[in-house]
Amino acid sequence: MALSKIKYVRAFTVRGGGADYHDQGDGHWIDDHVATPMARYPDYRQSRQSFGINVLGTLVVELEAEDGTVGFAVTTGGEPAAYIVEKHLSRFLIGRDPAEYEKIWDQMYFSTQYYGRKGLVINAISGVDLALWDLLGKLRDEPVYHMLGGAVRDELQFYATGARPDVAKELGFIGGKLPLRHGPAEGLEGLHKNVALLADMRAKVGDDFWLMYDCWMSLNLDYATRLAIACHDLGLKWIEEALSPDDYWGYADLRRNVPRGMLVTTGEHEATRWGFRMLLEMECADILQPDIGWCGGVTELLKISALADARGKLVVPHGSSVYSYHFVITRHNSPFAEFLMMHPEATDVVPMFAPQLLGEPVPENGRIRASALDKPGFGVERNPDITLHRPYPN
Ligand SMILES: C[C@H](O)[C@H](O)CC(=O)C(=O)O
Ligand SMILES: [Mg+2]
Repeated sequence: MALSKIKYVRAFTVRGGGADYHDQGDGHWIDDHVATPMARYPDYRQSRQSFGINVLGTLVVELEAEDGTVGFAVTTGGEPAAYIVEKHLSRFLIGRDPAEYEKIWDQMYFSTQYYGRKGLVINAISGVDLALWDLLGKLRDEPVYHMLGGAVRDELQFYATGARPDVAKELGFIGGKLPLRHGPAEGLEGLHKNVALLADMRAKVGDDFWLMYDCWMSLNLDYATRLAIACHDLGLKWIEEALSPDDYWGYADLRRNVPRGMLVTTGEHEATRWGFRMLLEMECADILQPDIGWCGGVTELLKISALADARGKLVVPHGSSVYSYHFVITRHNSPFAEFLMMHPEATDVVPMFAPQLLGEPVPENGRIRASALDKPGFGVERNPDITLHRPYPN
């Protein structure tokens, strides 16, 4: 049965938190001397905003059907992604049935392949794909997780990413992922400080609580190996995104180098089934972490997840808020999810994409019930108090 066709495509930008979660005010833990590949330049070491981590802002994609139903999604991408959506991708959407998401994805990907494949263009495609699924759910009056096959468990369990795993433990999370603060440019002293911070957290949370380090692409193989070995006795569960996402060979070596039992994770800056196939075939990681707003959307994530499942690998999406919740609840090889603590001190639970969405569920005692997702589409609305900017009307 044909659904109401897409009549309007609109792409907006908005600043201040939300899907561009690095776009926070001064003093936020997420911008307080976090190790990055730019930290080799002292001028860009203290703050990620100093090198422009938040220049893009949030992209909001809105698709309105002939019957007035609106589906929408948010991701990172700002003005350049808005241009791509309005001026290029909209031709594959207007007049089309949203149930044709496979063909639409294919057309968006192959029509942009000559300047796309990864990064910003795939963010834009992901935003459109998520808005399509939201619209489809709203037209069918079904939550996205139903359309993905239904829940395989009753609730989602979360680990928390932020500066305070000790508080995360009190809040009921199953683990805490710390941002690594010092990279190779800060030498042995920085390495010792990284180990000391983990030791301090381990003393606070006890032996059984998961502790992980997110290295945000900032290390080299030698440093990552030494960090992993130094943190092994402190029970570091995984070392995340230690190397450049392009260094598949380095990840394969790192996996061989880390102490037995420690996991290597990566993938938040990887995209599409082809990028993840590379990570899988080169044995780069134990857990894949696609961001649903950056990897190609739900349509592509289904393929990535199936590839990973066939190889016995877990897929635990990076951040992604409701887009992750609706996916993770449907997959056996996604047994838990990430919750990014967007409170400035990481001492309280606030919605991951605050303040841009209304109705965004948050973990209580580290969990979200599947029933909290029982609303059409992704179950959230745009916050009408947030003013949007539409730079390139099609
Ligand atoms: C904390 C990390 O540096 C980054 O901001 C978020 C991230 O990579 C993650 O949540 O994973
Ligand atoms: Mg990460």
